[in-house]
Amino acid sequence: MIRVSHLGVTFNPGTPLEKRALNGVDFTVEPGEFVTLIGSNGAGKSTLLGAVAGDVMASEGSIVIGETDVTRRAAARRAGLVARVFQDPLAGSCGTLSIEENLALAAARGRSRGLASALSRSRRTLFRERIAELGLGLENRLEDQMGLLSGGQRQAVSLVMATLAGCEVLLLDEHTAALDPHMAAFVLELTCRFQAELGLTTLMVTHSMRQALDAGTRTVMLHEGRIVLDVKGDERKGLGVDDLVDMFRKVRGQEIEDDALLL
Ligand SMILES: Nc1ncnc2c1ncn2[C@@H]1O[C@H](COP(=O)(O)OP(=O)(O)OP(=O)(O)O)[C@@H](O)[C@H]1O
Repeated sequence: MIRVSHLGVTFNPGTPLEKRALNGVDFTVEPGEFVTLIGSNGAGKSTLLGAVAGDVMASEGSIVIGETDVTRRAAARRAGLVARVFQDPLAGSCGTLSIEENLALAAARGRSRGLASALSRSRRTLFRERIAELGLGLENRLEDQMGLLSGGQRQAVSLVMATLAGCEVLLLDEHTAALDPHMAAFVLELTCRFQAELGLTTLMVTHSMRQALDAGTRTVMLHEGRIVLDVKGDERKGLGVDDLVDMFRKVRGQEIEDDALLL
C-alpha cells in the first residue's frame, strides 16, 4: 500500500529557478493494486515516483508505504520496500558486471551482506530459475556481461532484479518506452505477470494511452503537479484511447501533437 497525503515538491525553492512540481497530491494505492500514471511532459509523474522511492524529498505532506511512514527516509533506507525500473535499460543495472552478479546485488538490496554470500549455490539455482521464466534463453548466459544484452533483454532482467529481493512497491518509469514495439509488448506482458503473481502494489508511468488503459486496474492522470483524473472499475472499462486523449486535450487546452500518445 502507498498512501500519499498532501504531497508537495518544490525544486530550488526561493531561487529564480523555483519549480512547484507536485502540488497537494492525495491518493492511496491499495495493496496489490496496479495503477497506470499518465500526464503530459512536466506533469510531475517522475517526481511522484521519485518521491515514493526517496530520490526526491517531499517539501510538504507525507508518504506511507505499508505501515511505514517513509517521508523523511533517504532512498537507501526505503530500498527494502521499493523497487524501481527506469526507462533507460542501462540505468537499473551495471553493464560491466555479469547477469548473475547483477542479480546477486539485486537480491541483497536492502540488506547488508556481501556479494560472495549472495552468490551461493542455492542463490545461483534461484537466479537460473527466475531468468529461465523469461523464456529468452538467458539462463545459459548468466556469466555474460549485462552490457552485452539488448535493451529489451536488459529490461526483462531488470524486472526480475526489481522483484528478487521482495518489495512492497514496484515503480515503473516508462520502462518500455525505449524498446521496439515487439519487445515493449513482451516486457509489459511480463510486468503484468510478475505483478499478479507477486501481488505487488505497482505504479507505472506511461506515455501510451493504450498501455494506460490495458495494463493495471486503475488510471491516474497528473497535470501541473495535481491529479486531474482517477478512474477504475466500470468507469475505466468504459473509456477508450479517444476519451483519454480528449481529457488530455481539455486539461492542456491544446491539441496533442505526439502520435505516440495514441498508441
Ligand atoms: N531536479 C529537478 N530540479 C528542478 N526541476 C525539476 C527537477 N526534476 C524535475 N523538475 C521539474 O519539475 C517538473 C516535473 O518534472 P517531472 O520529470 O516529474 O515530469 P514528468 O511528468 O515525469 O515529465 P516527462 O513526461 O517529460 O518525463 C518539470 O517542470 C521539471 O522540469
